[in-house]
Amino acid sequence: MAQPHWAAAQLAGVEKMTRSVAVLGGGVGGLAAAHYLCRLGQPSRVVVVEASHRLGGWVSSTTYPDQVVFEHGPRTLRVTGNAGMNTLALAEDLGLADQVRGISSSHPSARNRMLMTLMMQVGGKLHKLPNSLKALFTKKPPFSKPLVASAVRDLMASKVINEDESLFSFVNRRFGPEVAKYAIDAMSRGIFAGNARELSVKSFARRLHDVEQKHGSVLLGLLKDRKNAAKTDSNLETRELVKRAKREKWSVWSVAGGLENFVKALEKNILENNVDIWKNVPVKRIVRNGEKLVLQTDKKDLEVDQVISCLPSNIMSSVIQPLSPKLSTLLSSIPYVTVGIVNLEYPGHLIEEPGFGYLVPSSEPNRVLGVIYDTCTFPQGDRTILTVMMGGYWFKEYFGNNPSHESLLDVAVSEVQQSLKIKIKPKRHHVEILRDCISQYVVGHSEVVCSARKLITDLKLPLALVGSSYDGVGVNDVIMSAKNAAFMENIFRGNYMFICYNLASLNPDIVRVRGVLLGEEFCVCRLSFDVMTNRRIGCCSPAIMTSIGGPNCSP
Ligand SMILES: Cc1cc2nc3c(=O)[nH]c(=O)nc-3n(C[C@H](O)[C@H](O)[C@H](O)COP(=O)(O)OP(=O)(O)OC[C@H]3O[C@@H](n4cnc5c(N)ncnc54)[C@H](O)[C@@H]3O)c2cc1C
Ligand SMILES: C=Cc1c2[nH]c(c1C)Cc1[nH]c(c(CCC(=O)O)c1C)Cc1[nH]c(c(C)c1CCC(=O)O)Cc1[nH]c(c(C)c1C=C)C2
Repeated sequence: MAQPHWAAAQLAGVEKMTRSVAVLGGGVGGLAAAHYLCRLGQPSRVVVVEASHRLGGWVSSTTYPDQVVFEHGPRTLRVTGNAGMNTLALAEDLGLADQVRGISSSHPSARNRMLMTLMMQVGGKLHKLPNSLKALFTKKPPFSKPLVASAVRDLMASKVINEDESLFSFVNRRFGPEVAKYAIDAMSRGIFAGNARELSVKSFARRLHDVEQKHGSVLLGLLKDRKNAAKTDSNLETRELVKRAKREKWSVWSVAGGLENFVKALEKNILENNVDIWKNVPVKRIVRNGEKLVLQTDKKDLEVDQVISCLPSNIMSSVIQPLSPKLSTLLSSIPYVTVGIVNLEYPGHLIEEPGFGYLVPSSEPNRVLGVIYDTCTFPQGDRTILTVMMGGYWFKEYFGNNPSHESLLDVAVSEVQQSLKIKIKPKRHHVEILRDCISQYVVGHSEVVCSARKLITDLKLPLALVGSSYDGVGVNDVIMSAKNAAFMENIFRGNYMFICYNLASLNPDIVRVRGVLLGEEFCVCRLSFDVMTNRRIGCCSPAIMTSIGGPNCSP
């Protein structure tokens, strides 16, 4: 076997002492981190410290007395990829299998998702964007040519060498202005509530960026580079819920009664595992005491061996300021946007063309980012429930600093009047302003995250950065980053000698052997036994190390 690229972590004997770990923030990231800390090793003392009176962070559902559910944050989770399968496996572990509701890829809400755009300037109506091979060869508004022409353009366009660039500029160069202006612009709004002209292609679609750099063309590169695509974790593929999702061809899923039930199941699980949960306790500062960290709050201080921060980076920036002004500055450079959301309920079934909803490109004179047809995906009796999302990157420009809830409601109601021809008044509504709810992975984001983690390593801080500010804004990515951090904590507990190999110098077949860590699965990670040191050896890819801030972190 090739020589290790570097060797890290404790070579000392297995530590028997109970380590204490503080998890900052009780959003889905914090709760998942606490769950995996308990699950992956001998339990340490784990304390989750949450500022508000409730857990879940942006995962938030209201259930009315008549059992009608409004989702205020995330509502569907992706199935695909290791992160998608991992969340399904977690749902199964939490005993939620019977409550999981999958949406098959042939369902109208899967086929007609994000692909409806309201183009006032090109017809002023909803356009279903192509969702079949045949449709790719057909000219359909708002595009002036069949989309296949954009593929040809990619094959012809010359390569531009760069470290990173905006999503818009990348797609404009490779696939043409219409794909950038309509599809990518709208998708950036439907995931980041952000501006495609500022978001980073490397952070959002790293593989597309990498294959262009390597092969010159994106489509050709994807074809040639198939074997380097992320391998699915075969351990996860054996999980019952994952198998069901594959069998029934789910594209997304949720939990009966709302996604907040997922968070409630996590809370129950970690309480059963003796995790302490402190609510209504905002962490103010972190200071150092020898090798330990001390969390300072208005109520009490907490000294721990390890901190897993699942706070948004802008809040962590002020919490970490006394300990490292440099780290604080790096974290404060990650921008956030505010989204206004309005849930609307109408009697009867009012959607003529069912789908997931529609997005409005930024070229439209419209303050609305998009509208989700909630009850097309998950029906709730004889009613139509819609969620209108507005503002995002443009929130201040469109609404000022502090718009009234009534003004947001007016915008939402007139939007659905115009686009969906729903003329009646909503029977029930809910308005919320989600301040700084989505971090923006702007050009250079991956360098900022990598520098922050490198600084933590250099300063030898027992600290991990987890959550939607760093390695992906979706719930699946947040849960995966929590799992990786818990995995590292287990390693630092001294249970493993941990070696990260340089993938390039290893036979890929050896590297891709799936590892089993205390019965837990990790992609591109393996364990073996070192007869010299009588110790289990963990080995994982630089990609995992990057996401958890290992020394050879390379963005
Ligand atoms: C409108 C909207 C729609 C979305 N839709 C989807 C979707 O459909 N699918 C999907 O996968 N994802 C979606 N997301 C993204 C998803 O909601 C997030 O990725 C996820 O909820 C982030 O979880 P987190 O734990 O990282 O952070 P948060 O949810 O931000 O949790 C952080 C926690 O830290 C707490 N906290 C803050 N300050 C302190 C402090 N000083 N001390 C202690 N605690 C503190 C907060 O109260 C909060 O509970 C959506 C997000 C939004 C806003
Ligand atoms: C209009 C605003 C928004 C809508 N959803 C979000 C915003 C800001 C937030 C959001 N939506 C998704 C994610 C998770 C992404 C992930 O990595 O898993 C987040 C943070 C899911 C999502 N929504 C759309 C797409 C293409 C995706 C990702 C892939 C998937 O889940 O299949 C499209 C979309 N979002 C919104 C609408 C109205 C819409 C399309 C019609 C609302």
